[in-house]
Amino acid sequence: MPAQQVPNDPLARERAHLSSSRAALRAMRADVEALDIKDVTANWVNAAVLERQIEDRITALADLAHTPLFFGRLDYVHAPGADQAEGAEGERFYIGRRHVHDADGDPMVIDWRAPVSQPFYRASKKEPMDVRTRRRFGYTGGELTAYEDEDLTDAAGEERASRLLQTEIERPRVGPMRDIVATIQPEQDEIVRAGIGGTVCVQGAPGTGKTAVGLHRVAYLLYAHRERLARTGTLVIGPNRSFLHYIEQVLPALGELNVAQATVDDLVAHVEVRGEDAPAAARLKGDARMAEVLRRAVRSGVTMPDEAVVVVRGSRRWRVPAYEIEEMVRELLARDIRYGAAREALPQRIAHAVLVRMEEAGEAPDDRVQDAVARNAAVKAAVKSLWPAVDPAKLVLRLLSDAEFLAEHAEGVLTADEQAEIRWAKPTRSVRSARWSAADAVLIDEAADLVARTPSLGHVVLDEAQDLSPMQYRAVGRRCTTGSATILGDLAQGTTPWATPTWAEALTHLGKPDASVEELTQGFRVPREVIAYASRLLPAIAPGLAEATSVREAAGDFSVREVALSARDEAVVAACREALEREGSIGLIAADARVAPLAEALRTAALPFLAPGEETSADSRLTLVPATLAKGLEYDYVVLDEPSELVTAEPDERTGLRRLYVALTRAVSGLTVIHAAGLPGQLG
Ligand SMILES: Nc1ncnc2c1ncn2[C@@H]1O[C@H](COP(=O)(O)OP(=O)(O)OP(=O)(O)O)[C@@H](O)[C@H]1O
Repeated sequence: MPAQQVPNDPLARERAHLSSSRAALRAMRADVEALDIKDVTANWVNAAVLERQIEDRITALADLAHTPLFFGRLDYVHAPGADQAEGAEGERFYIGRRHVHDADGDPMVIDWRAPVSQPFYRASKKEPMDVRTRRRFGYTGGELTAYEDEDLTDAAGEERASRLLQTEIERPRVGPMRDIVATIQPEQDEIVRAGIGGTVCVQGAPGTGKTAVGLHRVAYLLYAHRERLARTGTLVIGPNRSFLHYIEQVLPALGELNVAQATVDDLVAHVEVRGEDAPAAARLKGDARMAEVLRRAVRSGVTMPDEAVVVVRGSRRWRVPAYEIEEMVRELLARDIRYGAAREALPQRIAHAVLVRMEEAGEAPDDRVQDAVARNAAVKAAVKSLWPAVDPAKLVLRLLSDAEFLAEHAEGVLTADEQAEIRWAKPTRSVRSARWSAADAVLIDEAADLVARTPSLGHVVLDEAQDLSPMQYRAVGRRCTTGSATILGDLAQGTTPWATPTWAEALTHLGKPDASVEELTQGFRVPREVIAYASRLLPAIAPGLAEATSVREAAGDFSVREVALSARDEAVVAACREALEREGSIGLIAADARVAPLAEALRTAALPFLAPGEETSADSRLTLVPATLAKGLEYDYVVLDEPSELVTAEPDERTGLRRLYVALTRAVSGLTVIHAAGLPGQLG
């Protein structure tokens, strides 16, 4: 822009920078679109790969009308090195969701993950990090409408809460989860930018931003270690499909399109799960002792030879005596290698012994001869009987249906009662016809890993981690043995009977005992009065955990209404109607068994509603949420139906109260509790 056209008004100047940055982004996108790959790729495979990369890049460069290109500006005292600033020079940097440069390649917007952006999140008057002024921008419907400056040079000055930050936190919620790049808090930023080498475990009360932090951490690691993670892969694990659906747009909005998402069940989907375990059986099957039972069972088919192996080649016979083969088998058993790898090594060992004999007899066999001997029918037959192939699903099937087989391998590990508990009532013949449970699938995964090593990813984020069984932790842990992990959770929200009592225990099962455990304490979701009410449950569900604070200024609406049983559904519908008069999303949370009658009541009242995971929009704002799916989600207003039913629906009281705690902490602006039965005593 020519100098004489530069507006004087600072806001107008910032708008001008915004529009030229957008123009630059469009030009970057046009450049990528115009790329002709015909000349640079030798074959169609390369072309396909490249084309996909280009398409991803085009998508990543989209100018999204409602996600502003930059949200902050840093004015440094001294110019930081260009290596810190994506090649930019100077003292002023605009911070945004992605890097934007002009036609000369000079940066106009710096990626929030670049080192030079870090003070935007961390600098304070006490520690200004060489920043003179931090500017935050406010947007309304994609228009830049406000800015707010903080002078960091005045160390004695008071730190003042940012209005724009507060507005962002208090905004009503609709639709899926959004990114928080503009407002990441210092305690969150430390976790987001923690090094890739170590595993971080985050304990945090409801609404402290654990999920948000985990997703931003993935985005950060992809920026800082792009090549390495492109090779090794990243994965986000969440509790269920509707939750994954709720969070799935956060990373693409940050330009990251290649992060896989899965539930733990997805990871171990070796068989179709159609059965369900009683709580006691599920708990035992998830117990880490099962790993030892499986380890023994997998190797139980290995036997010692009672005869020599004789290999006939041409006119000669080569004989490897039984005692020598036994030595090989014993040595392989003693080594810390996978069952399948040892099974592949054994024929080579036998062949080697044959080769030694050939050499002694004056022959000069080479590697090809060794391979041929290893494939010889006599060797194959010996290996088949000494070290039989193991099918993981068949092995688990046998353990669960053959009492004697289980007793043999569970001896000293599981009591007779425990063995009886996990055994199937009706023995099943085939893997396909078995009614596998979710816990069985995890056992198969463990067995599969004993046979052949599970490939490891570069980084794994595990959300709602408190709910996993020890065997599930092991399943996740073996997917990041050579990488690192971010473990997110809240011990107070553990709603499985096997939920972990401590993070140290969970981390040990994950194989990451040295991970650092951090705590997030500032709550961004739940209004003060509501979190105080929910926290009455803490002594019963997680003694020792601190109550979360709420950074929301608005006190929030909170009411508890007692009604006659006959008027309960009507009262719930009325509360939903009231909530619908306001802005934002509404969640009606109820015990799973109450979902059908409430759905009927809503239909009768002609109130349209969605299921969790279906996207709320301005026209469709009410979701009917079974309590077992509420975890991790949030709604502007929550209507909670009959708390005591949430509690009694669970196998034990503590789990029930934890389920209730989860349901009580989903609200952003207001909560209405409707009950006809008495409230659980712990609520006072
Ligand atoms: N720094 C922040 N700025 C603005 N909003 C934030 C910030 N941190 C978190 N939030 C918002 O607070 C809400 C709760 O965050 P999130 O779901 O990540 O919390 P959580 O700790 O995972 O909660 P839960 O334990 O209930 O699953 C989300 O709407 C999130 O966007």
